Amino acid sequence: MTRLFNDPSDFPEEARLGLVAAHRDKLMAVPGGVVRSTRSQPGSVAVVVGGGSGHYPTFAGLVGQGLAHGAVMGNLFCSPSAQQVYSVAKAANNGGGVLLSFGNYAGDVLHFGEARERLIADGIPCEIVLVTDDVASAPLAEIDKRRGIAGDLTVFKAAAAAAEKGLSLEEVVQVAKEANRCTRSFGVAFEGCTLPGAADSLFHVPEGRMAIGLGIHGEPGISETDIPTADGLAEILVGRLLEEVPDGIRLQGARVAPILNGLGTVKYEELFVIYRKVDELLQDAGLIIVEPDVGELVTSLDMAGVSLTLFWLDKDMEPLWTAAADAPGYRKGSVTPAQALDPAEVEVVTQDEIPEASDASRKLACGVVEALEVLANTVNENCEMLGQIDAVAGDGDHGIGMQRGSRAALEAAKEALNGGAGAETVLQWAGKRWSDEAGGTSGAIWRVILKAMGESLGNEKPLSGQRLAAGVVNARQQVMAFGKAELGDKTLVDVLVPFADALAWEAEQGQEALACWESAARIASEAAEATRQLIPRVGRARPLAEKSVGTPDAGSVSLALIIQALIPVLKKCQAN
Ligand SMILES: Nc1ncnc2c1ncn2[C@@H]1O[C@H](COP(=O)(O)OP(=O)(O)O)[C@@H](O)[C@H]1O
Ligand SMILES: O=C(COP(=O)(O)O)[C@@H](O)CO
Repeated sequence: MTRLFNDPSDFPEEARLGLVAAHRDKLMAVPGGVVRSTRSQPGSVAVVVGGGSGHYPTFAGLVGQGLAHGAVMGNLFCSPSAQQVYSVAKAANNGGGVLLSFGNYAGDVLHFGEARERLIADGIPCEIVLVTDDVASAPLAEIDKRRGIAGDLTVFKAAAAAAEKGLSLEEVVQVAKEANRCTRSFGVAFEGCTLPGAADSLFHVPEGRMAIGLGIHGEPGISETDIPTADGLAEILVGRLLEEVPDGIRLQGARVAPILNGLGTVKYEELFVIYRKVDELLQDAGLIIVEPDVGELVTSLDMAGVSLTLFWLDKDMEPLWTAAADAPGYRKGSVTPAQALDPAEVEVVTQDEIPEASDASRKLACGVVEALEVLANTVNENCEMLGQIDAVAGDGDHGIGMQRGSRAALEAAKEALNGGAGAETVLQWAGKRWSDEAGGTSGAIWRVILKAMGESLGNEKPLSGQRLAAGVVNARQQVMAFGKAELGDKTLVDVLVPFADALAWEAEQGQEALACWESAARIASEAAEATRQLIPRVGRARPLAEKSVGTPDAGSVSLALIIQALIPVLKKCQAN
């Protein structure tokens, strides 16, 4: 149970500020996360890591000399936004390019990917290396689909040590990829974690049982067994990881760094009891153990669980693993203290200006704000139900994420409207703020939807059925190009495509905006219902595909509800 908080929605931000207050010699708060408060070598590569909050010391506790230069901090268990990534990367940049590294979750991939494009457009070389160490999240043949768990540490550590040595961005990327290739993890849990203010855990494991191979956000495990003894658990963990030794490694005499990680409420003494046996088993297998770590390195709030990571070392990788580091949540050897950085030297990203708009578009912008208000209310009313649907095979945060995002979007839209913005700008601001505040896959996708709608409505023209349909068609194209999901993958694309087609067809028949929308909305609701039978092929639900059959896709349901709820707003716009 997470017991101590103020307003639960302020929890991640207050934790970030407290962390910085406790470690001012190492960390500085910047919009979107933290960066080192010490000077780095000019011209060196900046290693920027990140993801959802709730995993301390990953990610922000791994910022410091010999480790990351910056960490982007999303909401609890939710990817940060592209804007946050961009902001932290700009602040962390030392002039040698930026490596973005994170744990291969759908929202992270979208947001970090978009930020990379923005950094490159600004002339900052930027590359991405995903961490994919969790052997339970996909078979070896689909290694690229695996998620990142405690292996984050080995990849970040190796990349950062390489950057510290002055290697080029290309070389640091090679090191990070090789570290990821040589890192494998496997985890178990005895009980789920509780988000601050939530009445219950994200998931439960039956008394006396242990879930095997589950994720670090409450994603259900792949199997269950009775809780073994500590030695029995060591055998399970070591046994699974020795089944999958990376190519090119001969067990006898191989060098390996084990990390026995506590996920939140397993005591250090329990970890040491397990580690005693892990150490024995690895030595029995002929391995040479190099600087092991036992402790909490990637947690999941108060989840009761343990994971074992093996980082297979060669002569090039070992010095990167053993190199000194000094971060709030990880220390090794002794670093030469670096000079403190003057906050004035750190680049801070500022807000956009509002472009000119016609009177007609400003009037339409009022309608857009009303629509966003209805959208936010609809999400609010259905928040719990959306969370329950998402919890069947995902992480249960779809309702909360949509709620946070749609509220923030409404605030931004009002600000833009008060500043004299037209429909396009209002939608653009709303989408950006949605993504910034909510992060997650849905945050990234809804930013694209609102931006695309805005592009078609523009800042000059009044509403028409054709422009509205063009906006939805544009949204469909951009969402598919951005998220790469196809029809049938069990995402909101399964609603957006038939809805856009129906709307475009109605508009071609010369129908008014409202009539078009009303009949296309029925098709959207049917399409959302039809996702029940689909097997997810992308996103958080993918590793648990079978569990998802029979339950509709959360993002499709929320989209269809929103489409329905907007009918009265269009009625009003048309009457005016
Ligand atoms: N590649 C994608 N393209 C479009 N929509 C997607 C994609 N991946 C997932 N989604 C949608 O996002 C929804 C989940 O959003 P969210 O709860 O924010 O996810 P997460 O917590 O995994 O980041 C899914 O139900 C699905 O409709
Ligand atoms: O949970 C994370 C992000 O999840 P998304 O599904 O991408 O929102 C990850 O950053 C680790 O917390």
